[in-house]
Amino acid sequence: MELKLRAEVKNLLFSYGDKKVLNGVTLPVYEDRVTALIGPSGCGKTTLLRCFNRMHDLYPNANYQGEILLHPDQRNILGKEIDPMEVRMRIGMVFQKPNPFPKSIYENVAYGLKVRGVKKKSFIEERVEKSLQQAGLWNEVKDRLHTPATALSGGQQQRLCIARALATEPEILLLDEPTSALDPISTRHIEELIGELRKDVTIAIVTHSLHQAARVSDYTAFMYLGDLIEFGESDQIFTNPKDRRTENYITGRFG
Ligand SMILES: Nc1ncnc2c1ncn2[C@@H]1O[C@H](COP(=O)(O)OP(=O)(O)OP(=O)(O)O)[C@@H](O)[C@H]1O
Repeated sequence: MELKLRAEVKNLLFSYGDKKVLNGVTLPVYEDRVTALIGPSGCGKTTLLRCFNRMHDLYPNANYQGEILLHPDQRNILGKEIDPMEVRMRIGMVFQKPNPFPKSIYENVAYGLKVRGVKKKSFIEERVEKSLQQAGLWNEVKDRLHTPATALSGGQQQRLCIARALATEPEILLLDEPTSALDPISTRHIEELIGELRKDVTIAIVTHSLHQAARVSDYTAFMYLGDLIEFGESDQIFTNPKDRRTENYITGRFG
């Protein structure tokens, strides 16, 4: 199958005040593939992920230069003229800790559509069901859609957050350490889900677990001190890294 670019990070420089965090990162993100961002704590993985949905606009001391081009139209989503809210509709994000709204399961998933002004009830209902099915949660919640989301287990809440992110049919789904607060069974569930979702949506995931990166991703980017050291197919990165620093990291010599 032909490999298509979904997004392209070009020469991205980022700092919080005087603190440089990304030193000119360039990275391709391929359509319908999973890209894992790995590297020691503080190397800038989360910062890079957050740039994709303009989360950094929420920090007053954030400075950045460079581009993230969204294909096929090649619009630079970091452009000052681009509305961050529009970007957040096109690029969904799921965080480390499940963070459902204090609303019903249904309202959580319908939220993004309602914010977009969608009014047709049958459309919203269909989309809620589809998103919950994609997130592997439908069978568990279909009889209690109007009960509080906060009554779900942690793993269910995280799948609900994935369903919420999918409801607006994002072009890219960003997952920031999505299983770090979950038990091994919920973690396995989410990993299986990522395998299913990659048929429909492009995914970028930050993870501290090298096993997880190797299991779920097609491509891996290794970052170190704000630089992208090596990018390649995950098989190659984990079995035959080209850079000594990548090798040291994946063999546990630092990090
Ligand atoms: N809002 C902020 N203000 C100032 N510095 C920040 C802010 N957020 C992150 N940093 C710093 O930027 C650097 C990169 O942080 P980032 O969270 O992107 O790294 P990371 O690779 O995701 O780390 P971890 O694996 O520990 O989550 C760190 O040194 C961090 O302390």
